[in-house]
Amino acid sequence: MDLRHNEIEGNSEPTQSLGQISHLALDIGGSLIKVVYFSISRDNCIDREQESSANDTLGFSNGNCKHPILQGRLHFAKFETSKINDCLEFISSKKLHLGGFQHHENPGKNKNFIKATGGGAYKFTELFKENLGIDLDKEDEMDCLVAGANFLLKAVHHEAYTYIDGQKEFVQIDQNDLYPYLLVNIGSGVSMIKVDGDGKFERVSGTNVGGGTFWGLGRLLTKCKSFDELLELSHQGNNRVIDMLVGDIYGGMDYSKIGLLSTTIASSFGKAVSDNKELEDYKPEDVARSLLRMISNNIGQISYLNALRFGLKRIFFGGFFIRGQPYTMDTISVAVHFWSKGEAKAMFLQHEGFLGALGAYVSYAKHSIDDLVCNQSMQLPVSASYTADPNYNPLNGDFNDNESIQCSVYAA
Ligand SMILES: Nc1ncnc2c1ncn2[C@@H]1O[C@H](COP(=O)(O)OP(=O)(O)OP(=O)(O)O)[C@@H](O)[C@H]1O
Ligand SMILES: CC(C)(CO)[C@@H](O)C(=O)NCCC(=O)O
Repeated sequence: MDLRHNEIEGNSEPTQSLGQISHLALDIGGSLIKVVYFSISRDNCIDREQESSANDTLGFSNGNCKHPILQGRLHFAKFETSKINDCLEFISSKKLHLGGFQHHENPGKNKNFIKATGGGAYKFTELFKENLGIDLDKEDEMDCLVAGANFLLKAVHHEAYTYIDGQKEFVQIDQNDLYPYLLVNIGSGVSMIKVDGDGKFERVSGTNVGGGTFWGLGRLLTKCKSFDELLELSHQGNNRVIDMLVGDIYGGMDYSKIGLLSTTIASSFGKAVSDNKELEDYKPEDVARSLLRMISNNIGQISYLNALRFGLKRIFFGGFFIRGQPYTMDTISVAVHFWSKGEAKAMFLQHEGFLGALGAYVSYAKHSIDDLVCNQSMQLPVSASYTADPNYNPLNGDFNDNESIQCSVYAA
């Protein structure tokens, strides 16, 4: 089972066992299913007056107490969409499907609705109903991506970062100066969205050359059995073996007149034309490296062109293609920097792959208090910062590649 499981938590001990589960949200994409759920800490009844002086936290208010905020943790998990049964089993074993809401109109029916987004929310409606007895309450995928990105950018202090020359640097986001920005979500395919505010956005472009292309072509060309294996291979490879560089064409020289260094790729996979070699003659790691570079570069360039179209200076990249991979982020950053002549900035998100699922999760807030099981309504944090478990350094941490990195969200 390909399960990654991570947590953002409220003011609770990292090792605490799961309390009551509430609010399961799903993003069922072409390649991966993303799951977000909130578990309420057992000791959660915090007085709002006391709490408000002690800050806003990630959690829910509970109508039964004076003005409490429920403390708890947000959990993240992902599954391959082709192994959707693993996901159903996971949800069922943890009883996560009981944490939805009931519609006002049919109180007698006692039907549970779970917020879900992505194409799979439509494709697998019946499967969820048959297996778990739940209805998927569908939220638009683009709405959710934007809501998830805005939520993270506003709520989590150490969320956005730049990746330049091998250095990961967190960026302080000024909430009053967040918009407009370009959101580039690199999933199986790529969506480019100009974001102007909460719920104010336009999908301005997209490309079918995305994460699915990397994994699909990579699998065929290298015979890799898993995405992680393909990434691992690409770390070890050298793209210059297959890519045709400017220097290969210009006898080792730069083409300075038009600003091209000899080391710039002139043509991805271009050497394979004249090398007179078969696929087997190339090392799979070199093929993987060229492929990763080709796709990252292309996405970086199209992103820049769209940022240019609308005069946007900041581009946030999300989606599970990124996977916190240094080489991927470096290629995208260099492409954006190169094409924009330093005018535009590429930024990445710590919870890159969970934008849609988080957007579906925050959409529970659209329901009135009475609609929600446990009589809860959403309290979105105004500002927050990560504090991690003692072993976690957010500057080094790769959220998506560790089984259980735990982070606490406290108000700044
Ligand atoms: N364990 C994994 N298995 C498969 N793909 C992975 C894995 N980890 C990262 N990826 C990459 O992430 C991509 C999917 O990203 P993401 O989950 O954001 O998109 P999606 O929601 O499945 O796609 P779409 O939004 O286009 O429907 C894959 O195409 C692949 O490049
Ligand atoms: C079709 C979606 C939105 C599904 O998530 C995504 O895969 C995508 O944005 N693909 C790119 C399609 C295009 O604009 O060419």
